[in-house]
Amino acid sequence: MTQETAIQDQIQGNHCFGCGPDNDQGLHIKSYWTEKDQTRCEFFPSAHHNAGPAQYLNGGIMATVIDCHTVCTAIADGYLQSGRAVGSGDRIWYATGNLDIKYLAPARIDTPLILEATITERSPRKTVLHCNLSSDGRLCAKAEVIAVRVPGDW
Ligand SMILES: CCCCCCCC/C=C\CCCCCCCC(=O)SCCNC(=O)CCNC(=O)[C@H](O)C(C)(C)COP(=O)(O)OP(=O)(O)OC[C@H]1O[C@@H](n2cnc3c(N)ncnc32)[C@H](O)[C@@H]1OP(=O)(O)O
Repeated sequence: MTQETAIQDQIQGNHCFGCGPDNDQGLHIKSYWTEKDQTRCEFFPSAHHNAGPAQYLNGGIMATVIDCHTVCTAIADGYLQSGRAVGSGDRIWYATGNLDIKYLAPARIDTPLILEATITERSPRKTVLHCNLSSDGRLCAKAEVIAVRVPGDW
């Protein structure tokens, strides 16, 4: 399964700091389907996304992009499971219920991150996803995320 339009550009009214096209100061991550139940995101850190040492990426930024990449994947999957095009009709929204990250190695600030998410479980109320975050060919973090469906009028 592939698509040319990013998941985030198919979802309306999103002001999220990490993934919302409607947030002027946000990170604007873009996620794409690669296979059934799998998505990919490439994110270029900005120079001010540092951890303490100038050469490394802040862990909160890593958490944010993992959070947004996986929750947007759950939202897109919610539409597909309903037999609808992503973003069509009544809103399908998910919020982060749980975000469990293991930081395995530092990620460089001057190198793109690759995020690969896989849906491992779904039910009408929640979607569980695994996400790997790599930089420069090295696995820097892995995460389990529970996305919980919330009302579309949140
Ligand atoms: C306030 C923010 C709203 C965000 C709305 C997003 C709209 C999307 C729009 C545009 C796309 C943007 C994409 C965003 C990307 C970033 C996402 C974020 O950063 S979201 C902000 C951080 N998250 C929160 O602030 C949630 C605060 N928590 C809550 O509101 C509730 O606790 C909530 C919705 C998470 C759960 O509500 P319950 O407790 O009423 O849900 P029950 O019906 O009991 O559970 C449903 C299933 O989920 C599991 N579950 C619920 N909470 C869990 C948790 N904390 N950990 C693990 N599992 C949990 C339960 O065990 C149950 O599972 P079983 O169906 O029985 O298998």
